[in-house]
Amino acid sequence: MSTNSLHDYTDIKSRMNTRQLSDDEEFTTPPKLSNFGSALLSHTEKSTRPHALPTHKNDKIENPVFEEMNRSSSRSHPPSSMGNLTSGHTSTSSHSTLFGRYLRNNHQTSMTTMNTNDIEINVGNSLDKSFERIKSLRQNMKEDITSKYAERRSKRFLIGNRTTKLGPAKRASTLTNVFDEGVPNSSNELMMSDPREVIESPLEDSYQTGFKETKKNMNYESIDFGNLNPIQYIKKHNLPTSDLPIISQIYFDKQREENRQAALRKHSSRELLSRNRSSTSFSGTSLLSNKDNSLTCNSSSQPRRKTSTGSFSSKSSIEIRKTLKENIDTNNSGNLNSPIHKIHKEITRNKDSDSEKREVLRNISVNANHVDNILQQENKRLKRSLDDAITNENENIKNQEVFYHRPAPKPPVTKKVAIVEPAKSAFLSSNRNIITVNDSQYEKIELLGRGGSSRVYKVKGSGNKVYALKRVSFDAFDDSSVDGFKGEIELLAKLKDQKRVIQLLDYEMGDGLLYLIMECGDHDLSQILNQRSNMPLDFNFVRFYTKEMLQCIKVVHDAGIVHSDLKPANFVLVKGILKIIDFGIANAVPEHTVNIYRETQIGTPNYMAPEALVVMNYTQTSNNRHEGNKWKVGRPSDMWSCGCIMYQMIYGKPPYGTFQGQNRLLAIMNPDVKIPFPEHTGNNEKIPKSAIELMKSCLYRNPDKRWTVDKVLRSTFLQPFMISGSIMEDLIRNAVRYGSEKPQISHDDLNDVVETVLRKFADYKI
Ligand SMILES: Nc1ncnc2c1ncn2[C@@H]1O[C@H](COP(=O)(O)OP(=O)(O)OP(=O)(O)O)[C@@H](O)[C@H]1O
Repeated sequence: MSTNSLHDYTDIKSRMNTRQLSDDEEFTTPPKLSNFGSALLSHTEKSTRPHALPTHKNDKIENPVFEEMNRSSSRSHPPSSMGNLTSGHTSTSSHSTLFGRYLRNNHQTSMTTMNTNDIEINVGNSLDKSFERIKSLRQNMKEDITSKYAERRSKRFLIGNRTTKLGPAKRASTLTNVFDEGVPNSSNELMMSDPREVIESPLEDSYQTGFKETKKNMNYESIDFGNLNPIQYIKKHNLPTSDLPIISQIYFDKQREENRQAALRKHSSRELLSRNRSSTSFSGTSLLSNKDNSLTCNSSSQPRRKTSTGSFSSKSSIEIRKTLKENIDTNNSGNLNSPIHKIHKEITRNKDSDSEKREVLRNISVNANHVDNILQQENKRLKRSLDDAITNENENIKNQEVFYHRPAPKPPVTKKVAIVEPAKSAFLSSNRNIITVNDSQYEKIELLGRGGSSRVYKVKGSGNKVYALKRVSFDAFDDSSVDGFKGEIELLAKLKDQKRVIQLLDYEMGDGLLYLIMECGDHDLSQILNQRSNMPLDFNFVRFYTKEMLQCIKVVHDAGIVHSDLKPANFVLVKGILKIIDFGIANAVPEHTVNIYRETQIGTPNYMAPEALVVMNYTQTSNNRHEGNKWKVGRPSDMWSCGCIMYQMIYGKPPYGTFQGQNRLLAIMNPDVKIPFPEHTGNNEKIPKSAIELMKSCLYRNPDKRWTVDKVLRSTFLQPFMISGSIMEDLIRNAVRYGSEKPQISHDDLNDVVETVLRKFADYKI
């Protein structure tokens, strides 16, 4: 053999050695030339087993490469280099035993120790004979390799963690099907008297032919695993490992059944549990002091979560709570920075601050019942956090059971704390749509509207109750803004029991942000007017909403408050009742920051009284120029706004709506610009005189002449009377008689007569 050939051979061999180590799955077919080196090694391993000795000594060499080797070896005579050929390819004698054993048979201890004389004796004498032997060895190796890898695969299948998932590589689907079928729709499906009846061969035939058969004969109920998992069970009862798939199947079937039972039990007791929960005001201390309670709370508070599986999870909950309690009891010995400890600290802090919060909230006269609600919600939220953490822990343990087929080990305290982390992050991740106000969480549903610096969301709070959440951003360093908002909150608190004012339920003011939680309206009046803009004028509609509006304003005025920012968008319908929202902000803000420019962002100051604009002008320019201005913003300003809204309802636009931009402001302030009151609408609909009279009474430029809210409420337009034919008859008769007796009547007498008649009509209440 030439040196080159030998090098090639060495290369091939070393490559094959590498290949054999890295990709053994492919050696299911007889080794080709490229597999020759690995075949040598495989045979070496095989040779440790007694039946693996080569037997085919007389096979002919058919491989052309071997023939080439044969030829080249007979042409050149470097047999001594055969020693070099193998001398370095392995570090242990066992790895060199193919040639080593062959040489050992000739009293050679190993390749590393053989000398050239030995080679000459064994190789030089008859190369043909050697190659025949090699051929027979090759055949042997082929068989051995096939069986060896089949065996390895089986071992992997039995020992590896894919056992119940996949099975041996090429039999996955078969086994999966078998297992799928094994899902106990009815536990009677599986009957086996003795798990050992499983066919013991671990190879595929066992699974394909024996598995289903055996399962049919199982006594499913007879196996009691206790706390053992399938592997432990097999070890304990000295069962063959080939039983593992069957035992595992039974094990998981049993677990599924247990879970089903547990779920049923949970379901049947949920109602009772929820009753217990609702009757017990939750507090962190009670949770910790009563393990049983805490467990039931846990199960009932997670209705939509996956049910925890089997006893491991329940034990785990107890363990965690126990550990938590121990941690807290010992206080210094536990991990004070652990998430569970933090939750407990929060609970404790919450409890400590309860009285403080109550005090603060009472100071602004917010409903005391609501304060309790807020505190209860806060406690519930904390409890939910703890339950989430525990459920997460349970699921982690459950996953370990599934993948490693062993009972979840009782985790050490530190491990539990680490596992709780994902629950916390999940809690945070779900916060994207959640706004927290005073530790109560509100989930955004939709945007209801927006103002210059605010957004109002429809939100869902605890118990799925719907609220309006107003988020106002302001300059945190602008004290006047902060004071203004505080003023508004105070006004809302003052009007908290008024049915015509939107209810403020909670608020929180932070750095540049104010959150107001209010009762939620369905639509605002602006939306309603827009909706009806193309519909025929209906005076009953105008009458109804004007009255509703005035009733809201009356409540505010009776409380000594001027809204000063009335517009259709600031009235909302809450379950059919019109209520004022957002009132008082403009009034609460100091005069020099009256929100006229904020208004322009959303429209124009259509509804602002002349005096309000003049006052604003006064404060924004030189004081001297307008020193003599006597106009003040007061209740009449709100009546002006009310008149403007009514005007819009009837004519489709507010009084100065035909002016654009700055001209509108100027027109409102200019006394020479009169408001038109046509007797017909643009659609030629006749407008009742009483309606025109009422609009005029609200839109006097002089605020002192404007009607008060009470007078407007008594107006003919809003309090119309119907006259029957007989009353009309009586009326005419009396008038004729009166005229015959008194042909001349003074203006005052006429007014008296009118008053008397109207009173009588009112008394009739027709
Ligand atoms: N409690 C509520 N229920 C239903 N909708 C509301 C509620 N509060 C406000 N809205 C809606 O949000 C819109 C804006 O409300 P907001 O109180 O901010 O009015 P704004 O006066 O325009 O704001 P700003 O005073 O900042 O200009 C309202 O027009 C209304 O449609």
